[in-house]
Amino acid sequence: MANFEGLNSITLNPGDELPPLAAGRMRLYNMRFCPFANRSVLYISKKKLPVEVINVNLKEKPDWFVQRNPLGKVPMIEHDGKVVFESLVVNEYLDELFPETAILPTDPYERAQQKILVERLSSVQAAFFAFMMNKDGDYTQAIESMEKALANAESLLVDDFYGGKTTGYADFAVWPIFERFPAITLNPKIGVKEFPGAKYPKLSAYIERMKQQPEVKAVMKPVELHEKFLKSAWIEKNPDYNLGI
Ligand SMILES: N[C@@H](CCC(=O)N[C@@H](CS)C(=O)NCC(=O)O)C(=O)O
Repeated sequence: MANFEGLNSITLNPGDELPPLAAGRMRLYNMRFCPFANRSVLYISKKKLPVEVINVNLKEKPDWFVQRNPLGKVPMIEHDGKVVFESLVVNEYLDELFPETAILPTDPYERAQQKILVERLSSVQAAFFAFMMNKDGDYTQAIESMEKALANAESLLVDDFYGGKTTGYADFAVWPIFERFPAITLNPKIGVKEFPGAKYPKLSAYIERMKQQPEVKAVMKPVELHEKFLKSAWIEKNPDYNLGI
């Protein structure tokens, strides 16, 4: 099977048995097109952690998944009988478990700044979902919200990355949305050729820079796959979580 995570991943379908997890091993429960799970995939990629990845069919959640996770959402990690979910909590937990590859700064103030940035960048994510959930085909308002969110994101980028000189906690929280941008602009109904475009030169340069980072390259998916998934999930409302891959 193609391995788009840059990590060893297997896809389990309803009815498939969950392979046992050996003591000392860590597992990520993932869905390949989930932007939240992607935050943890990026973190694992950057930290080069030996984590096995199980792609879960969220349309027909297996019992073993629901039994482990009261929210029934990905990402979730499991090790030694413990489970942790919520992408940002997972990422912080991974830093605490593996401090030698910590991505969050150790200085409390710097640490807080990264978390504040995630909060302040959340309008990009909200604007993205406004496109996906648009039902009436008029994208005027969605475009306006996106322009506002992009202007805000541009103003918050004061260095090469939101993490500073190198990629950090805030970059891995927001990047999954930026990675999916080309998929929304491919929709001819939207009438937007590109985001963020020339109006936001810092952000455009940032996106190109991010694409060159080894940890991003290793787990990035082709835009056509994102487009295919977004169509199947949001337009056809019957997501094919496997997409034949
Ligand atoms: N706040 C959560 C959101 C996770 C989330 O919404 N994941 C979606 C997939 S993108 C999910 O598992 N949905 C299944 C469901 O809601 O039943 C996080 O950051 O981890």
